[in-house]
Amino acid sequence: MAVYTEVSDDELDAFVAEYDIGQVVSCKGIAEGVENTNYLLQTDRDSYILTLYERRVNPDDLPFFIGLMEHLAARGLACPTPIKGRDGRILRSLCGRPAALVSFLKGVWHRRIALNHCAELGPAMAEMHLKGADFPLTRPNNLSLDGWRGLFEAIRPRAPEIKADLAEVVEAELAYLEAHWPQSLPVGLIHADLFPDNVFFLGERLSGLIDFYFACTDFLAYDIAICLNAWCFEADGAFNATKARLMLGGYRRVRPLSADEMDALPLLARGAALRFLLTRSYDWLNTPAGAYVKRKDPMEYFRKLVFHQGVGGPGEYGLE
Ligand SMILES: Nc1ncnc2c1ncn2[C@@H]1O[C@H](COP(=O)(O)OP(=O)(O)O)[C@@H](O)[C@H]1O
Ligand SMILES: N[C@@H](CCOP(=O)(O)O)C(=O)O
Repeated sequence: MAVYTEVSDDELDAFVAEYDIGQVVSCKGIAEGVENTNYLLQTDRDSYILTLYERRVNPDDLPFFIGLMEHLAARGLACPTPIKGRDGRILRSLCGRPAALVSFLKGVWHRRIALNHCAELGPAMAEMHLKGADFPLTRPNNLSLDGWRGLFEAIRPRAPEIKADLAEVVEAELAYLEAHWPQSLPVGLIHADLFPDNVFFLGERLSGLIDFYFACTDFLAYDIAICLNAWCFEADGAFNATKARLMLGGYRRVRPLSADEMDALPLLARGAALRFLLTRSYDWLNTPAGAYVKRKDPMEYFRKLVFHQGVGGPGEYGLE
């Protein structure tokens, strides 16, 4: 459970008094998530998610994230809508942290990914890319190429605690990606963390996307690469080309991909694997003592990285 900050009853009452959302019935820490503190807040009128933004969120980025959710929700994307207080403000402070309320989205996320989940994900991701195209704010991806070396330096001294040769493998990979990273693919608004736990389903149908707190401006195809990693590998580490084809096929029906974007996928997938290997390694080594959070396994992404290093082109994923 990711609850880094405990909110007392008095603090909660004072916070909720700023909104016209009814009386608090319950407020429970949520048994998922890694980055921020989330509570499910139930009032006598509705359910809401109360988020306190923690260490990895730069408060200067919050207007981007909040504005983006408002923008996408206003265009009909199924995603949380930020709730305004009586004073019209969305962002305020709680327990010394920036905090906001957003609407509660119905649905569940799936740990066991079935083919239809990938088929549903593709068009939803493309729809998000299209609906984000006229979002007026931009935010550089600080967890892309320019940010990886700094993260690596932060974990390097203790990298052997994760794997004896981790630092050597990452050093070589970084050098390769720095020399080969694409320069001119289509750029736009990307989610950048569209993992299964951020995609809800009601029955067979995708019901919404959450957790826009890594969203940024980057190659649209990089979002696809992140999803190839997060959705198309089996628990035993095998790549599932059928899942990848369904996801890509659904995406391309809504937003066609250029030949350059297709060709870049293996490289982008290497970068995406390195990104999550680095952040998971950092979190593995630096999770605060006593935090109620389940750390994610960096080695899962080490194995995905090694897999992509052996792929020459998108055809080798079974993609045309
Ligand atoms: N708008 C929402 N509607 C319903 N549940 C939500 C919503 N936002 C977050 N959650 C719940 O909180 C969990 C953690 O949220 P998430 O945004 O992924 O946290 P973090 O940013 O800390 O990783 C989700 O898995 C989900 O159970
Ligand atoms: N998806 C990331 C961790 C971020 O967690 P989330 O709960 O914000 O999706 C990973 O798997 O490493």
